[in-house]
Amino acid sequence: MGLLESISEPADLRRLDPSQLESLCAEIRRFLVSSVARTGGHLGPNLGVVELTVALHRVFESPEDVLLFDTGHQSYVHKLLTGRRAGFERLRQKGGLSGYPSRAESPHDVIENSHASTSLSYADGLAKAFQLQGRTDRHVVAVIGDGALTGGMAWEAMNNIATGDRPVVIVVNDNERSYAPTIGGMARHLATLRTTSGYERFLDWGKGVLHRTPVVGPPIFETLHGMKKGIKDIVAPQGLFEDLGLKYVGPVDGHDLPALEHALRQAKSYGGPVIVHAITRKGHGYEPAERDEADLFHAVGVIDPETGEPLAASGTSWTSVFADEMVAIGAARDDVVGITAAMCIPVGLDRFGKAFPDRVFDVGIAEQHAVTSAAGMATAGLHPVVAVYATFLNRAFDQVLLDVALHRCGVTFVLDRAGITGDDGASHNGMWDLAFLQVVPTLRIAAPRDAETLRAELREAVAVSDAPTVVRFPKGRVPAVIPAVGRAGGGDVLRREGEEDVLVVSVGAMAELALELADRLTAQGIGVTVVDPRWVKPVDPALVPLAARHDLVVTVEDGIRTGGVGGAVAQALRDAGVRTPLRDFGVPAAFLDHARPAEVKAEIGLTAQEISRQVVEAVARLAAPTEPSALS
Ligand SMILES: Cc1ncc(C[n+]2csc(CCOP(=O)(O)OP(=O)(O)O)c2C)c(N)n1
Ligand SMILES: CC(=O)[C@@H](O)[C@H](O)COP(=O)(O)O
Ligand SMILES: [Mg+2]
Repeated sequence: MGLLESISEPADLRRLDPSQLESLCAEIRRFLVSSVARTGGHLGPNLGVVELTVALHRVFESPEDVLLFDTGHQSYVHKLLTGRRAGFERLRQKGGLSGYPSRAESPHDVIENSHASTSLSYADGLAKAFQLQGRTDRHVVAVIGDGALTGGMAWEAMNNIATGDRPVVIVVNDNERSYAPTIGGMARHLATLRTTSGYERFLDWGKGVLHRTPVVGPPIFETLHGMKKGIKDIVAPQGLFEDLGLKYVGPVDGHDLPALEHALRQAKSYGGPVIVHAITRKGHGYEPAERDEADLFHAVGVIDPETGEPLAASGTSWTSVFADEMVAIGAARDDVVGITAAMCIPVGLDRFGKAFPDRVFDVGIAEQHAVTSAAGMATAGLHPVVAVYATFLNRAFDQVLLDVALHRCGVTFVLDRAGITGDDGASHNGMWDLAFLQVVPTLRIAAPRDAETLRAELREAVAVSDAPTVVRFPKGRVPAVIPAVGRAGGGDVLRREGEEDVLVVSVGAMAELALELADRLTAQGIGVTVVDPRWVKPVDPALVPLAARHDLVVTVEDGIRTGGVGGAVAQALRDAGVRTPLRDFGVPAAFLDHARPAEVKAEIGLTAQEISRQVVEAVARLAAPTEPSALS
């Protein structure tokens, strides 16, 4: 039996002899490669934290001490060491292990939200609570990546943590990467600290030599130690962290277990806020990841474990169509610039960046800054395209509302991964944007249904200079063309068959479902018109008379029903005094467990089969003779 199988809880790890740890780490690495190659997942980030996570669980006693993982994509080793090895067979699958910490899975897990830069705020809150409860013996440890450290929340939290005397240990997992190399002053500062590792070695050397020097040695060391600041300034620039009031320990080799344990024990014994700066390598120990220029296997699909080559064909993605169209737009419009929040390749701005290197800006994991800096650019006459995953725009709502829309800035937001993304769990579904953006005055939303409408609607969006525009599309393969058979209601008619019984308003990528729904309804003798409005906000007034001519309106969208497009259409009908009943189908305002997108949609009834069942029922009810009302 391997060592890993002997560990069902962290106490088992702490009982291991230090001489066994190196082989344990090698076993964990082999397990990660073979297992994640079969399921897909965040292979690179987890290969980079094997020694760090082992050391954390040997020095701190989870769950009494609280271990927090920022973003959580690098928590696979933590899961292996807390008794969940068997669950990896179904990682990120329906009913299987989540790809992020999950309170339902283990008392060792706290942060389920996969949005970056939150861990230090959790840490500050937990530490304050423990202090009030008289439990300052409970350490709070937050593992935060160099990328997540570029997020504003992390600095808001550090500002608070630094003023306290609470035992918060911040472990900076510095692998110099988000997906790509981490940008900005923070990255530069970490690099400075990395290169001043001589400072620590100089101190350790001094301690060793002077302590061995009889009589005068120790007092000299104490004097030197007292002059530490002076030495540091000679050997290392004064740390930003220490300027804030945080003790700084490091930099320490994040793959050297004894050094890590030593540094973490130092931090644990300090009893106040302290930073441990660990230098790691994403993808460490797996050659295909180590040589992957793009993102060191940040997130992989099913791959050949020997070569690292992807085994699943993906086809043309929505992202790829956006990427190409941005290059074409950039060639025609030199005022168009691209902004990414540390995800240049994943959001498809890399081709634009290659073509126009000085017109793409990676701001780090800083969506709020991305949005308001775009307002600044637009104010100066540029047309910024802010490309983010839909779910990550959540945290920049105020910036969209009051920094962009209030000033009628011509900014285009391209929201990739809109709708149900599934595998990455509740915090990654791009299901909120259609609702929370409904309330933003002047802002317009386009939801393309295929590659052709994506290209057209992107061009239309960047042509708007006096209001914010949004173009949103899902993850994965894009249909080349879903043809229109005419125009009506201000949109494209995708199907017109039989009488005007049911009008289906199809939002964006729901077109394929809407057409299958039409097939099912016409098979039941129900006449259907399917219309794709293309621009779903504001509701086109021409939709109202079209709706008025039908017996029932059905809206389908891959966003939450609460406050979604369906609600906006219903309001437009009400405001016009049109009494045609409307049934809106979408995503419930709920936190949806991880599963394949199709499994999640089946679970919530967002399928043509389920919707047609309910629509047929509704049509039958409308056709049934009404009972003479007691009032008549
Ligand atoms: C708010 C937010 N924006 C973007 C992302 C997408 N994302 C996931 S992991 C990652 C990079 C994180 O880099 P780092 O914190 O250094 O962790 P590492 O992967 O290097 O371990 C990004 C940008 C996210 N999870 N949250
Ligand atoms: C952790 C994170 O936010 C991303 O890495 C997430 O896994 C998105 O993955 P896709 O790019 O495959 O949608
Ligand atoms: Mg990193």
